[in-house]
Amino acid sequence: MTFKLILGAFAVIVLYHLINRGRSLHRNLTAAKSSGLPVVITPWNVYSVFWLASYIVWLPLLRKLPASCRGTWLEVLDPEWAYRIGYKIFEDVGSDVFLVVSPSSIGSFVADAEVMTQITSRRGDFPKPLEMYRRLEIYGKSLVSSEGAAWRMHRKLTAPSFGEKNNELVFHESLHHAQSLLNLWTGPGGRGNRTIKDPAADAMRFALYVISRAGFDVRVAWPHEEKDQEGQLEASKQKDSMFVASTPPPGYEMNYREALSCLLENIMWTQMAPPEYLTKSPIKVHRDVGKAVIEWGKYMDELYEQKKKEVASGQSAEGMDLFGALIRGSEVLNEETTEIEKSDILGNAFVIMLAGHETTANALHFALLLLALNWKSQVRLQEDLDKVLAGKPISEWTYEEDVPKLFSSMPTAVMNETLRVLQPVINIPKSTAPGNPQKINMNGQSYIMPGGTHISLCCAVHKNPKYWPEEPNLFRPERWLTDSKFPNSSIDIKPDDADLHAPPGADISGNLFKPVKGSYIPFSEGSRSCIGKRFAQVEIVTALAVIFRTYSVELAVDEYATDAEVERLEKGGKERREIWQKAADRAEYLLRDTMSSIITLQLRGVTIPIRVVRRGEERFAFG
Ligand code: HEM
Repeated sequence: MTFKLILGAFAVIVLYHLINRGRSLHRNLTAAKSSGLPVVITPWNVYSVFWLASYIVWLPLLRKLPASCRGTWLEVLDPEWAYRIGYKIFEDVGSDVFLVVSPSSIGSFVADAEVMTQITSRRGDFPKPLEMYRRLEIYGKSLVSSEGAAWRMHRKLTAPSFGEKNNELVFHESLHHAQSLLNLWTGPGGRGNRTIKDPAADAMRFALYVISRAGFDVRVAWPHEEKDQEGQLEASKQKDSMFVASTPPPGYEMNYREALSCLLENIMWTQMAPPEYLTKSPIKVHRDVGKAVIEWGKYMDELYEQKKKEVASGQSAEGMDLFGALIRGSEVLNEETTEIEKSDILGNAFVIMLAGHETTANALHFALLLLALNWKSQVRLQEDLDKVLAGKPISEWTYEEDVPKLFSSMPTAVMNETLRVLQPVINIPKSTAPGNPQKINMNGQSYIMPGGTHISLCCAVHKNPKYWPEEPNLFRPERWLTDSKFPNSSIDIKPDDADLHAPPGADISGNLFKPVKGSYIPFSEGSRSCIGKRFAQVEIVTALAVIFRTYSVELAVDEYATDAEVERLEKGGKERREIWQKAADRAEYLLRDTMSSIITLQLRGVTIPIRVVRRGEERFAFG
C-alpha cells in the first residue's frame, strides 16, 4: 500500500514536471516562431550546467539513435559544433541566423555579418549574459563581468593602460621573450632540430611572461635562462624578487609562475567550491588550484600595496603598469571619496592577465602548426620578412619603423588567417533581456529576436562562403594580401560609442584585405570588443618575425621514424613525404576534430610536437 502511494506520488511529480516542461516549450516556441527565423528544437538547454558537465556521456549515446531520428537538433547539442562543423549547420537550416528552442531556453546562433554588426553596435539592446562571466569574479568584479554603468566605469579605468606607448613596451617585451623562447627551442648554439614535445605549453609561458611585464611591471625569467641571467635577476632583486624567483618566498608554497599557471589552467574547479575548501579535497588538482588561488591573490596583494606606495610617492613605472594606472585612475589612495574598491582593481588585474594570456598563446601556437602544415605559406612569410626587415639584427628593430612593415605583410596575414580558421572564442555571448524582444534586419527583411534569448556570435561566420568565397575552410594567409587572387569588399559602419571603442590605431592592417564588416570577429566588434586587440597583434606578429626570420617550423615525426631513418631517405622524395604525411594527418585530425573550449579553444590532453630548424636545413618542406 505504502509502496503504491510512493509510486503514485512519484508519477504525479513526473507528470507535473512533464506538463510544466511542455508548457514552457510551447511558450518558447510561440515566441520563437513569431520571430520569422528558422527554429531548431532541442530537449535541453545546450548551455545548462547539467548539459555542459555531462554531454560527453550522453552525446555518443544519442548519436546511436536511428538515422531517421537524428538531425540538426542533435548536432547543435554538441557545445563545440561551431568549431567542428562550422558553417554546415547554417546551410542545413537555410539561414545565417536561427533559433534553438528548449523547454528552458531560447538561443540563437548568428553567422550573418549585417546582423553581427547590429548586435555589437547596439550594446544596450544586446547586453552580455552576465551569469556566464561570474566564474571570472574570483578576486572581484571587472570590465569583463559587468554591464551598463558599471562596465563604463571599469572600461574607463582600464582603457588608459592600453595606449600606443604601452604597445611599444609590448613590442620590446615580445622581442625579449620571443628570443628566450627560441633559445629554449633551438638549444645550445641555436642548432635547432630538437623535438619540442609541447609547444602549446611554451607558447603559454611566452604570453604569460609578456603580460606579466607589460601589464604588471614584473619581469619573469625563463627557467632555462635563470642561471645565465644572474645580472638581470640581480637588477630586479629589490622590487620584483618575490615574483621572479624559482623558490617560493617565505609564506608561500608556489612561486609566482607556478601559482598563476596552475590557476589559469584549472580555473573551472574554482567554480565548484571556495579555495579554502578546494585545498582540503582528496583530489590533488583541487588542492593545487585552491592553493594557487590563495597564493596568487597574496602575490597580487603585495604587488598592489607596493604600487600604492609608489603612486603615493609620485614614482611611475615604465609603460603600461596596469596596477599603477588602475590605482591612479581609481583614486584609491583617497579612500574617502572613491567608489572603486580594491577588489575592482584586483578583479580587473586578474581578467586582463587571463584574457591577455591564453588567447594570444593559442593564436601563436596554432599559427606555428598551420605553417608547419603549409610549407608554401611559410616560405612566403620568410620571403616577406627578408624583404621588410632587410637582414637588420633584432637589436635594431624599432616599434615606429618595423612594426608598421610587419603589419602590412605576411606576418599579419598569417595571424589574421590563424584567427579566422581557429578563432579562440568560438561563440561570443550576447543576449536580449527577458521581455525585451529586439528587431534585426537581414537581407532587407525584418525579424524579431525574442526577449530572453542567449545569442552566440558564431565563429562559423569565418567560413561563410558569402564573405569567404575561396576555400573558406582552408588556411590560406595569402588571401589577406592585396596582391592575391582573393576578392575584396568592405562595408563601413561606424561603432556606436567611439570613445569607448578599442584604442586608437587598433585597425593596423591598413594595406591588407579588409573583410566585410561583421564577417571577421576574432576580437568581437563594437564598444565591447577586445580592449587588448592591438596588444595581442603586436605580440603575435613580433614573435612570428623573431622565429621565422632565421628558422623554419616543421612537424616532428619521431613517432614514425628516427632521425637516422629520415636522413637515409631522399630529401623531397616520396618516402620522406609519406612519413611527414602521417604526422600531418594526425595534426590535422587533432586540430579539426578534438579541440575544446573551456574559455578559449585549445588542444587538451594531447600535443602536436614540432621542430624548429635553421632555414635551409628543413627536413620536410611539404604541404
Ligand atoms: C589573439 C588574442 C585575443 C583574442 C582572440 C581576444 C578576443 C577577445 C574577444 C572575442 C573578446 C570579447 C569577449 C566577450 O564579449 O565575451 C575580448 C574581450 C576582452 N579582451 Fe581580448 N582577445 C585577445 C587578447 C587580449 C589581450 C592581449 C588582452 C589584454 C592584455 C585582452 C583583454 C580583453 C579584455 C579585458 C576583454 C573584455 C573587454 C570588455 O568587455 O570591455 N584580450 N577579447
